[in-house]
Amino acid sequence: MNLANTLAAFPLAVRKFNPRLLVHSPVMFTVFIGSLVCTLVSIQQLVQGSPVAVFSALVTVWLWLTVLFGNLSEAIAEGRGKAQADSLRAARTSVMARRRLAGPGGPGTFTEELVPGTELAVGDIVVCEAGDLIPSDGDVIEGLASVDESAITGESAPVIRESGGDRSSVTGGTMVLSDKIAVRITAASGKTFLDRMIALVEGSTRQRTPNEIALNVLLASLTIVFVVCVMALAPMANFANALPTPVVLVALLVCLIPTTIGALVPAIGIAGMDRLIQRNVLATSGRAVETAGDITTLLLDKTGTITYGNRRAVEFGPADGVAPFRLIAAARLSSLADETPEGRSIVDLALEQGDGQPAQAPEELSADVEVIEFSAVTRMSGLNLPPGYPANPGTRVLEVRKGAAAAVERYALERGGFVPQELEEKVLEISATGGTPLLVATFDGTRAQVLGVIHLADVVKPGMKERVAQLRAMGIRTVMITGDNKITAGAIAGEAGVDDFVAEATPEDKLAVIKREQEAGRLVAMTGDGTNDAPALAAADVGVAMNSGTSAAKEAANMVDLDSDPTKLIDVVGIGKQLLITRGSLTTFSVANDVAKYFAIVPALFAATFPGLGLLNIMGLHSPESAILSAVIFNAIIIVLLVPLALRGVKYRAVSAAKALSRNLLIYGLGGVIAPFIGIKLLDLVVALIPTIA
Ligand SMILES: Nc1ncnc2c1ncn2[C@@H]1O[C@H](COP(=O)(O)OP(=O)(O)OP(=O)(O)O)[C@@H](O)[C@H]1O
Ligand SMILES: [K+]
Ligand SMILES: [Mg+2]
Repeated sequence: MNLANTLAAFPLAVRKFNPRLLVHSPVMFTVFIGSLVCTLVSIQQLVQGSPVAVFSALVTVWLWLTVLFGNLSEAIAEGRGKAQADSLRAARTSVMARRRLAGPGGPGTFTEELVPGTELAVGDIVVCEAGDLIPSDGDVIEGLASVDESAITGESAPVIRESGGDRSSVTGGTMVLSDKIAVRITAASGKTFLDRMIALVEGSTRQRTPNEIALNVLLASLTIVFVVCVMALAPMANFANALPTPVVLVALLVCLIPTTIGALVPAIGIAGMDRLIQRNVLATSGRAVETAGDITTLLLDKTGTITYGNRRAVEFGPADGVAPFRLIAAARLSSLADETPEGRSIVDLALEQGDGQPAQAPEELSADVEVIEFSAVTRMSGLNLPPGYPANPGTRVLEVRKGAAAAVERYALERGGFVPQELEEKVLEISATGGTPLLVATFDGTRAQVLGVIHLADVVKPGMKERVAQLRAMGIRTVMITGDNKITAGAIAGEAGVDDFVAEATPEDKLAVIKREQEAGRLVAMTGDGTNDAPALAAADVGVAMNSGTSAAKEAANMVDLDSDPTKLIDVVGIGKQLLITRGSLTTFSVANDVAKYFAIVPALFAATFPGLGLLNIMGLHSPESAILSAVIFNAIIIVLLVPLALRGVKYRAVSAAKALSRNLLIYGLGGVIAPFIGIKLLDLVVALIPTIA
């Protein structure tokens, strides 16, 4: 919080003097009403030339300042996102898009038209080439490109976006650096990722969280209690012929109700979201941020989350007695129509290793070939070929499949085949290194033959082990959950240092694991990137999608990590805990502060009337009026003084939440009790210099 930000926030703070906005905070609304009452009373007193008119006017001014400071704290918090929002807006410049239309030559032919990006509808297909800004969010349906996403991630290294796999989503406003892709638009104009991001950093879509609402209910109840207390004082004061005016009663009330926390609650929430954005995490739900503070289990997807996810074929391992070229040809054939990165990498490797021989299958698959697409449930992909298909002269091949070892083994067994011993061993070998083995099989109508194995290699993201250990220290159990086989999963789990893993999981299994953890009363976070993770991401208490992932995953999650770092949850948890602790600490301070204020000024108020109370006036405050005015000023100023703390957050260390809370309650409770005595005494010394406050 610097002076420039504070000044910049003033106009917004003034605009917030709107009863319809203020009513969201019962405490500040009460101050607002009190200020109105005091204004009327002061005017009347001034007109009548009452001796207490100056006192009343001064109190009234400080009451209005109390409301202003409350507005200001919120405005400052909101203003911090403004610069970022402006730079994001710059990325949202409207671009012309090349929309693809069906061509005159029938299916498979296209023409293009140029349309403004804002006119694109969901489902439109656009073509982007090197140098083009991608006009809106979408999924790559054809091709592969390197994309500069720095406009949204701030990360200058280009990323690969390609059709078919879990790295298929592109974001409007990012730039294609090389190659050409076709993109199916998934977001309507005005509803893109960038639009949501701008709304988020500006705080304009902020919704109050259940915790915030609960706190407001508590504060409202306290306010009512104090209203009753002050009303009870009124007849007593009349009787004692002291405390003459409604201004004094309002001042007393405002000092007693929890204005400090009431004023700071929005700023604390906004600042928490802001801290997440600073760490490149976009949260669409404030509730998820708070929940993150109490997470005890983290589920991580393997491919694309723990690993980079660009699984590539690195080796073909034929079975004994199978000529390498037969395996290579079959692997290639099985992948010709496989649009996944794995499938394409197999075609690439086959071309590279195919002895320079021309491929045995024509590039264009004829219409009577049936494509069996990969699914996370079947774990296989391949083709069904018509009899006499030219792919394999001399051999009769009706079906070709590749897939997870267990899936292909089942497939082969059902068709009278088996997995030779040496292939079983190769599968284990590849798995033990953390690689993914795919078996390749053909079926000639009578018997299936397993020809060999393809080794898919993937790389674990760096620093996983250390970060997982950090999560463990925070009391969070990490579980990797993957569609891959047990041994590969075990190897990667070991390399990443996670506490546990679940292998051969279908999307339903991923969801079931979440449900089971939740039923055991645990709060679960899930990080994932794939469409197969989407149901689990949606069900988790905190769902963090990798920005590299699919639109479905990003849509389902309540947070997106722009850096695609699965261990970002450490930061998210820290921020969530800090948010809760900050709110708790400042609430404690505020309430302690209010009670202490009471003891600081009440003896001074009644000292003249009840001499016995004078003895309690250990503060030696100048006069009842100066005591009240000092208390009101202190009450307003403390808000401003605590704004930096509300924005920065109370220091959070990786100790258990309960320990941190009790420690903070002590510090902020004691601080809250002591501060008013010192502050009010100092202010009283100054206020006593005002001539009419005798
Ligand atoms: N294109 C493909 N063709 C055939 N089989 C595949 C293909 N891609 C993956 N497989 C096999 O199917 C298994 C399950 O894939 P799935 O996408 O469900 O999970 P995953 O990518 O291995 O792991 P994660 O769920 O951690 O991302 C893979 O482990 C692999 O053995
Ligand atoms: K107060
Ligand atoms: Mg994945």
